[in-house]
Amino acid sequence: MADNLPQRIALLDFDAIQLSLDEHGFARLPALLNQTECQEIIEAYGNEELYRTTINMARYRFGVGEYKYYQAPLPACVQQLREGLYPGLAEVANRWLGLLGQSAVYPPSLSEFLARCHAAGQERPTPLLLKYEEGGYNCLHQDLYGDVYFPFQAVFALNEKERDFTGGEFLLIEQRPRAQSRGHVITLRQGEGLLFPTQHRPVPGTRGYYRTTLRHGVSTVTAGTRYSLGIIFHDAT
Ligand SMILES: O=C(O)CCC(=O)C(=O)O
Ligand SMILES: [Fe+2]
Repeated sequence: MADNLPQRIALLDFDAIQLSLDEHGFARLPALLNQTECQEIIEAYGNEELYRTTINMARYRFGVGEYKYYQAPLPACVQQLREGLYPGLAEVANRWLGLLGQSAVYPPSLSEFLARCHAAGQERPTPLLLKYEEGGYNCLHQDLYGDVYFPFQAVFALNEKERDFTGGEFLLIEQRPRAQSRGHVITLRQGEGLLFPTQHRPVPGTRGYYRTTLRHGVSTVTAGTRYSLGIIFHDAT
């Protein structure tokens, strides 16, 4: 493993990632975060000055668990993931728009994209740290926080299924127009990530591409505590 995170991101096989996104709608990432980095993120869960907002999921009927949105400036590794994953995803996002007959709208760098969010009044950072204890779960949802949104997001597993918790699989459900929905269950090992669509993806049909709608969530944690790191690219109002 390269010793710093930007290097590890630069070494990703983005051609394979693009192929997987095109074919399946999602792409697994190798362990970009090492065990020490995962541990440091988890240990900082109680370090309140790092976060702007804490959400008790049950209060909003989002599920059972808790998450915290990081405050600016983001911790270095969170900023590096957000900045480093954005450009390749923006290319796919623009290409996907083309498949649906729309023009490219996503600028090449995260800073340009965030400038657009900020101009639209979306100024609060959205990367988040999630914690689910036994009985915890996350209902199927989409992470949209205003008119400006980026069509991909990433999630990273910070601890290890079967060692630290059981259950708690990542769920991705694809709703096809006028057809039954399809579900994917994705289990990540500690430090591994997943790229997936925030809202839609193009799928080839008999008369060109059509859009399916995606929602994600987490199945019930049956024992232990599960931690994950969510990287959402658009900021929130
Ligand atoms: O905990 C998870 O794996 C899912 C978190 C989530 O909903 C997100 O990152 O947007
Ligand atoms: Fe989410």
